[in-house]
Amino acid sequence: MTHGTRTVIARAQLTGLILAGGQGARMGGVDKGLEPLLGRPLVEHAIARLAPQVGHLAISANRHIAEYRRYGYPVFSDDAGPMRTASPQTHTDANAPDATHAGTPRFSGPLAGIATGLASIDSDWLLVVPCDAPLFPTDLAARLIEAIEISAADLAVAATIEADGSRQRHPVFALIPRRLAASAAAALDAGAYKLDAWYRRHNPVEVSFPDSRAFYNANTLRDLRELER
Ligand SMILES: Nc1nc2c(ncn2[C@@H]2O[C@H](COP(=O)(O)OP(=O)(O)OP(=O)(O)O)[C@@H](O)[C@H]2O)c(=O)[nH]1
Repeated sequence: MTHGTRTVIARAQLTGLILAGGQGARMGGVDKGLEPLLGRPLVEHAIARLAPQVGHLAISANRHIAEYRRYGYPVFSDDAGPMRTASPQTHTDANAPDATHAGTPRFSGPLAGIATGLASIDSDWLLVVPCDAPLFPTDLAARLIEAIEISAADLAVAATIEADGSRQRHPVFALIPRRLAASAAAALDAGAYKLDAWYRRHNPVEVSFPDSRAFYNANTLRDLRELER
């Protein structure tokens, strides 16, 4: 909703999307969202942290769709073409969706999950988080919403300031309006899969969070064990 020139975002107009559609190559090709952390799949940790912050939830996954559906939220698979870039494990994955039409190659990266999310939701805003960073801030939605409301930005992306003073962007934590669905789809059609480059075209605002540990993400099985400590 827009009041004069000011955008106001109600929580009911926010769908949280957990990105769990990657290859997990650095974890040996596993479906990362289903990997256990302290005895519970990573996706459950993300659901627990995201659900209180949003009006609706959905999961972006490209394998083991039935397992993700068990959580009771919509599961969106990327609008995928032939599995040109998939790893051998995923070629033989019996749960992989049928991918016979030409289009975006499977496992094209997070923008593919975001594009499908934007095209699939009924609410006006999409709050994206990855499945592999279970400590993300409990005020993620509130702070990204605030940044959009007080700026003229189209979308908001999380960032942290590191100990050495450098700025680190966390592009898979973002608040994006549904009206950019066609733009995301067009970028993928053009083979422009880079999230940062797509954001730059849409007047992003970076929102600084104080604790970079909150954005720690597990890329390897060793990272996961590290998180457990
Ligand atoms: N829907 C969707 N999500 C993706 C895709 N690629 C990555 N992601 C998600 O984006 C987030 C960041 O992904 P990365 O850690 O860069 O990639 P990954 O596939 O999970 O892991 P690696 O293969 O080891 O790079 C994770 O939550 C992934 O699940 C994709 O092609 N489609």
